[in-house]
Order: sequence, then C-alpha cells, then structure tokens
Amino acid sequence: MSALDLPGYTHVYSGKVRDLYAPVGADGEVVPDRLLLVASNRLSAYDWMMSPEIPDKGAVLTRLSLWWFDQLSDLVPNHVVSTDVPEAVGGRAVLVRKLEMLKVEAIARAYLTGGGLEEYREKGSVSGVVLPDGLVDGSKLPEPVFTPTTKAPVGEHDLPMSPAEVEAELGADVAAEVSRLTRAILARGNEIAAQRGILIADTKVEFGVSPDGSGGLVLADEVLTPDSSRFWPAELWEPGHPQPSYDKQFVRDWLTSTDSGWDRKAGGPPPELPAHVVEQTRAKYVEAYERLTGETF
Ligand SMILES: CCOC(=O)Cn1cc(-c2ncnc(N)c2C#N)cn1
Repeated sequence: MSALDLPGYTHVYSGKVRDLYAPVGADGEVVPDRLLLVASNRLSAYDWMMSPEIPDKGAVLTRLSLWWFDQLSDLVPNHVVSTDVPEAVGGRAVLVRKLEMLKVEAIARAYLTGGGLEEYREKGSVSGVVLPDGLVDGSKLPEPVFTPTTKAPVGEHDLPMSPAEVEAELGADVAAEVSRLTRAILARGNEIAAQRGILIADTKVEFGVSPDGSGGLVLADEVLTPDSSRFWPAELWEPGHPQPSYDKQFVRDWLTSTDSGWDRKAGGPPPELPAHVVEQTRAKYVEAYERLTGETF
C-alpha cells in the first residue's frame, strides 16, 4: 500500500486495512502526543488483500467504531480526540491520543469458533478456561471468555497467551482489568447487537496507557467493527457448522465458487472481485452500521 501524502502529517505505519500517521507541527517536528488513525477501503479475506477496494468501507467502520466508543464510555475511557481530520481522509480517520500500547491482543469470545474451537477440541478448554462438554462450531458460551494473544511481528501469527504469560507481561492487576473490560465490552456489544439482528461471536480490542503513567487503561484502536470482530447474522445462527459472515460472505462465496476460477489451495492470489460482489459487500457494511446505530450512513 502506498502511504498518502497528507499535508501536516507523516506516515508512521500501515496495517492490512488501516494506516497510522503522526501530525507534524509548524516547526516540522512530530507532535508527540497525537496520532491519526486512518481506515482504508481495503478488504482482507482468506489472508489476501482483495482488489478492488470496497467503497466507503473505511468511513462506515470509522463511524461505527466512534458510535461504539460512545456506547462504551461508561465502561472505559477511550483515545478519541477529534474527527477534525484532513479532507483527503475525511470521515474515515480519527485524531487520537498517542498511548503506550499494551503488548497483548485483548480478545474475548462469546461464541466458539476458529482458533478457540480448535483449542477446545484439543483440551476441552480455551485460554485455561474449562468449557462444558459437547460444544460445537458456533456454540454460544455460558459467558464471554478472555482469550488473549501476543502481538506478533508483521507476517507472523499472533500466539495464544496463558493467564500466567499475560500476568508476566502486564502484572496481575492490569491483566485482571484487561480481562474484565474485554469481556464486558463484548457482553455490552452483544446486548445491543442481538436486538438488531447481529451476533458478535468474538472481538479484539487494544488498550493503552498514558505515557506519563497517569490514569488507567484507555480503549484504543477500533472497537466492535466487522474488521476487529466476527459479525454473524442472528437469523442464520445454527450451531454445528461454520456460520456465515455478516460482511464477508459474498466475497467468500464468490472466491470459492467456480465463477472466480480461483484455486485457493494452489497458493496464488485471488482474482479481482466483480462489481456485484463489491456492491453487495459495501451494502452489508452500510446495513450493519444502520441496524446497529439506527442512523443513516
Ligand atoms: C495501522 C493501525 O494501527 C494498528 O493497527 C494498531 N496500533 C494502534 C497504535 C496506537 N499507538 C499509540 N496510541 C494509540 N492511540 C494507538 C491506537 N489506536 C499503534 N498501532
């Protein structure tokens, strides 16, 4: 991905679908306590970057994340400073407080699938939490479970962290608070989402602390979006097999159909997405936003 030339900002880092910039002062120095978090229109599926991009995806997910930060403000403070951002990224960027980020991917699961299901099938537990017998793909868990991972370097996979490893990294008190907050955020998310026809199977949040050590945990990054979480359509939930993705199913279905001509196992990149798949996918992001927030995109 080529970084944008944003007057007044310098590019810091690019993830798969989002980019970080730092504001530069009139003196040409980087402003030390702010960052610009930009959501692209890029879509990742099956660990490949899709082409073309999905129009408005960045703006929809930015507005959804801002809405969730507000819904969660009684639970935890957040890093949002302002949406007064350069026109080139208007609507899909947020000016945030620069924090010292915890070196733990704070993941909570309300439904069992993916890596959590694999661990359960091996051990009867996930991240040290023993689960009831007989759970299957898509089973709802008795309550959300904290299943943290490392923050792996680019190109490597995040690795599960045991409770002891999390405590060694964060200290016992902060580890307990990160676990409590992550589970509370997912529980709150599902209280709201389930009423609007969406199940949030799991989510990844990130916390930071103020560089001067003042205050407690601050919720950062993005929150409860289809990029950081598994969104499932509630009306199609049926434990016992992989659930359809709320937002990525059109892409997955087309890529795995004969129409695409793609052989995922062959290891080559996927073909360009056809216009109808791009449009249907955009519509699902807008639909998720409008159903959850009650606002028109
Ligand atoms: C490419 C987008 O960034 C990330 O994926 C994760 N990330 C977040 C930070 C961060 N660093 C300091 N302060 C913050 N408020 C944040 C935030 N959010 C760095 N990487």
